[in-house]
Amino acid sequence: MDDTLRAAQVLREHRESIDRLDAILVFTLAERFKHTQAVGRLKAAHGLPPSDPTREAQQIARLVELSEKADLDPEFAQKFLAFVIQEVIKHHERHQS
Ligand SMILES: C=C(O[C@@H]1C=C(C(=O)O)C=C[C@H]1O)C(=O)O
Repeated sequence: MDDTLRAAQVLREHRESIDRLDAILVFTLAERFKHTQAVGRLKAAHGLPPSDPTREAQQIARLVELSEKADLDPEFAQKFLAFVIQEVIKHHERHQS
């Protein structure tokens, strides 16, 4: 097999793995949002505020530690979590209105 054909095969294999991992991300996020929506309903029913900065600080500290172990840029992981949490808080605010 020549170099170009071999490269095309390696590229296809990487892309197949990327597609499977993207599917895992989507299903994982969907599952996470199911739980956060339930938390939002619980908070609304008990008059609790949408955001919990203490919990968020704990999650960030944990995520930085996990990212370092996983060889993932901790700054990226933090930005990603902050983006997700921002969306969750919007959902919680909707539950309260
Ligand atoms: C889900 C919660 O509500 C908010 C969203 C969080 C999250 O998405 O992880 C964490 C803390 C809260 O600001 C919670 O309080 O646990």
